[in-house]
Parts: sequence; structure tokens; C-alpha cells
Amino acid sequence: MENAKTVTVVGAGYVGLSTAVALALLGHEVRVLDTNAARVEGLKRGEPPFYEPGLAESLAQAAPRLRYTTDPAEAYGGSEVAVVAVGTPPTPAGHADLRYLYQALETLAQHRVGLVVVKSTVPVGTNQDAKRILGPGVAVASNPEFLRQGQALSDTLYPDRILVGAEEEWVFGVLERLYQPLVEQSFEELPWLPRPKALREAVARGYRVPLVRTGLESAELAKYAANAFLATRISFINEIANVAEAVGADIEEVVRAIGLDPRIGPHFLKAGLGYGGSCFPKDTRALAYLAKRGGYDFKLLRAVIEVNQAQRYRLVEKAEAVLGRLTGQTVVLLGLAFKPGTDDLRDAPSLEIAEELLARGARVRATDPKALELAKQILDPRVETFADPLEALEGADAVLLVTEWPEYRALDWAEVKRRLRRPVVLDGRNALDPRAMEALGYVYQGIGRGRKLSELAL
Ligand SMILES: NC(=O)c1ccc[n+]([C@@H]2O[C@H](COP(=O)([O-])OP(=O)(O)OC[C@H]3O[C@@H](n4cnc5c(N)ncnc54)[C@H](O)[C@@H]3O)[C@@H](O)[C@H]2O)c1
Ligand SMILES: O=c1ccn([C@@H]2O[C@H](COP(=O)(O)OP(=O)(O)O[C@H]3O[C@H](CO)[C@@H](O)[C@H](O)[C@H]3O)[C@@H](O)[C@H]2O)c(=O)[nH]1
Repeated sequence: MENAKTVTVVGAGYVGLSTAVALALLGHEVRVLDTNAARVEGLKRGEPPFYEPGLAESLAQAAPRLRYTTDPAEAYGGSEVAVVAVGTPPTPAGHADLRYLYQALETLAQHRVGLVVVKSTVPVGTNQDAKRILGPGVAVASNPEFLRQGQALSDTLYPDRILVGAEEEWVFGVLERLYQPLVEQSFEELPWLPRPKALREAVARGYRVPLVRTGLESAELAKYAANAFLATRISFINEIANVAEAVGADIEEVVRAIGLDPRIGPHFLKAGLGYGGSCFPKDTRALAYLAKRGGYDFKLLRAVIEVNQAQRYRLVEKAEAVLGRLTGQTVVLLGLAFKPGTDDLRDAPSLEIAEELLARGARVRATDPKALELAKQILDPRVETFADPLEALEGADAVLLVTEWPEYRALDWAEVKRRLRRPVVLDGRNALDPRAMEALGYVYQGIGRGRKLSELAL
């Protein structure tokens, strides 16, 4: 490729590896630097460090232009651009912990890379700090990432937009050239991640993926604003669902009706147990903190966070309302990952639900198609884990559907009923059909659909 560059990606996590694969497929030479030696060794053998659809195949495809190392000298020698994608986890107080970012920047400051692109989600002002740390002669760009786990690679290869914050014209120029094949969608698609048909057709008609230019601070804030807005939609619809439950309406019908208004739209209005994962919980809290530090009380966002927390416990409260005291009763959690398509358990509602059930004296069993091994390391040892959901369900008093894996929808629910001691299914993700469940004789309730709690009787 004419504009090919040598790029170092710092951090081999969800964002770093997706970015590295994408840049390699666009034609750049990519070095991936990570401080975790085991992770780097695994990647050298072609083993992805976590479950992400298509990642293993994509790493293999991009391998000729990908190198992994723990050695900064090897990673940065001759590199023109560094893309920093290290983690920015929450501190107990709720702001972003920037220690990994600062470590990475301090190492970078000892090498000669002319342009440092911050892809990690960072509080407003961090990119200005980065400039100070890196000193004169090094430019900084903010390039937040919008990918979703479970579809990290397709989101990276087929993005809605690319956001670049910078202060120098030449920096925009370098990033526009770096991402040109992505903007034009001119790179060769991967057979296992085909370009969406609508995108292919739009590109044929001259569509280009928008590359939005902003200042550093606006790019930083836009990332938090996007996540806070999406989190607000989720808390909003969960509250409407709670009202639906109280008055006997069906949230799925309500969403179908309102989603057709183009000002509302049908997406991201799935009622459930609330949002989890490594981004929404942390980024909403970080934005609330950022606002407070700036002297502004972001009331709406505080309520979004509060509603989300309460939503996690509703399933436990419902279980108690139906079963009576939970002491000694066996409750099965179907699904542990914070959403389907990932083995990630960071801030997964399942963890707090399991703890709460144990605290109320229940015997807790859990299963998950992908996250079980990780879960065994972090769950309370009193939680019994099962690879086979049917085994987990044997003799249980209630089923809580926590993660809407397709496997659970596809279970033979007539067979499940024969195994259960009591036919109670509380569906935290509206994955099952209330009528079909009732026809099978289940005491069933979803979130904002199914019978009213007061009508559920064993
Ligand atoms: N996961 C997502 O869906 C997602 C999406 C958009 C944005 N983000 C943001 O992107 C950033 C990265 O998130 P992630 O989920 O990919 O993180 P992750 O935890 O999966 O990976 C981070 C990696 O960085 C490595 N690392 C830490 N310090 C390092 C250092 N000094 N030098 C080199 N490597 C170092 C870690 O070993 C780890 O492999 C975060 O700021 C996150 O908020 C994440
Ligand atoms: O209608 C919905 C949509 C999502 N969720 C929940 O919200 C959480 C987050 O889901 P999702 O957005 O699919 O996953 P993430 O991988 O966390 O991605 C989010 O967080 C990333 C990190 O910042 C951003 O890059 C993405 O754009 C943003 O969607 C999960 O617990 C979902 O169960 C709902 O409850 N209802």
C-alpha cells in the first residue's frame, strides 16, 4: 500500500488486538506491545487471550504483518505512530485509573515516535497531559474506540464513524492516510467477517465512512457522551419495563410501537437486568465524576446509574416473592457473561446476583457456554458451576435467565421442566416467549412482560 506505515499498538486487549488486526489488514506493519508476557507468548503461538468471534482466524490472516513483543525497544524502533489501547479501569471512587496509560506514555517518552494516538477511553484533559509527558516534538491525537465486545472485529472493520481529535493539521493528515482504506472500505474483506451488504452497496454508490475531526477535548467527551447516552436509553427502558410490569403491559410491544418513530429508533431499547461489562458502568461513573470535579452535578446520569444498580436485584426480589424465603432453595443462573458472545465477566450483573442469592441463603448453581472457567476463579466457591445446563437444572427450585445466549433459547424447555423441582423461570433478558412458557406450565415472568408478579403463584 502506498501509505503503509509502521505502527505500534500498545495493549493487546479487546481494543488493541482489534485495532492491530484492522491496521494490518489495511496494509500497515504492526507491532503489538504488551507488558503481560504470558499474553504475548500466547499470541506468538496464535492463541487469542480471550473469546471474541473470528479473532483467532483474523490474527492468523493478519499474521504476516503482525509482531508481538514485551520489549519497548523492539516495539518502537522505526515506528512512526503509536496507538495506545491500554486499560483505564475504574478506581473504587469511580474515576478512571490512568496508571497503565501513564506507564505506557512514560515508556513512549523514552523512544522516538512522532505521533501518539490515544485510543483508550480517558477523562477530558488526559490528552493534554499526554502532550506534557511526551514533550515537544511529539504530537498527540485522541482517537476513541466505539467497538462492542462480541463483535469487536466487525465493528472495527465496518465502523459507523472514525473520530479523530487533534490540534495540528498534519496530524489529521497522517490519520486520514492511515485509515484511508477503512474510510473507502477498499481493503479485502475476511471470508468469516463479510462486509455488510448495505455497506457494500453504499460504498459502490460513493459512501465513505465518516472521519470526524474535532479538538482533543471534544473527542474525549464524545466518547463518554456516547456511552452515557446509550446507558441512559437502557435505564430509561428498564424503568418503562418496571412500570409495564406494575400495570400489566408488555415492554416488547411498547418498544415495537415507539421504535418506529425515527426520532427514537428501535435500537438499544432492550429491557433487562441493566447494563454491565467493562465500559458502561465505568464510563458513566467516570463522566459523573468528571462533571462533579468541574462543578456540575449531572443529576440525570446519577439517576441512570442508580436505576441500573437497582435493576440487577429485581430478579432476586422476584424470586423471593414467588418462592418465599430463599434459604435452602436451589436457584440456577443461566449465563454469567455480561452479554452473549463474550467470556468477559467484568461488572457482569450475574456476579452481584449470585452474591445476593447466597446472602439470602439460597443454594446457587451457575452455567455459561464461554465464561465458566473464568467464573470459577472469581465466583464465591459456594456457587456450584456446571458445563451442561441440563445438569445444573436437575432438581432446582427456580431458573434465572441472566445472559441471553442462543443456547438457552434453544433448550428443550419441556425436558427442562421434567428436571426442575419447581417450574419457576424468571427471564432477566426477555429471551423466552411468555405464552409458550405458560403453555408448558411454567410460572414465568420476563422484565416488563408476562403475568404481574401478584398473579404468579406456585
Ligand atoms: N472493551 C471494549 O469493548 C472497549 C471498547 C471501546 C473502548 N474501550 C476502552 O479501550 C481501553 C482498552 O480496553 P480493553 O477492554 O481493550 O482492555 P483490556 O483490559 O482487554 O486490555 C488492556 C491490555 O493492556 C495491557 N497493558 C497494560 N498496561 C500496559 C503498558 N504499560 N504497556 C503495554 N500494555 C499494557 C494489558 O496487559 C492488557 O493486555 C479502555 O480505556 C477501554 O475503556 C474498550
Ligand atoms: O438494549 C440494550 C443494549 C445493551 N444492554 C446491555 O448493555 C451492556 C453493554 O452492551 P453492549 O453495548 O452491547 O456492549 P459493550 O461491549 O460493553 O459496548 C459498549 O461499550 C463499549 C466500550 O466503551 C463501546 O465502545 C460500545 O460502543 C458500547 O456499545 C450489556 O450488559 C447489555 O446486556 C441492554 O441491557 N439493553
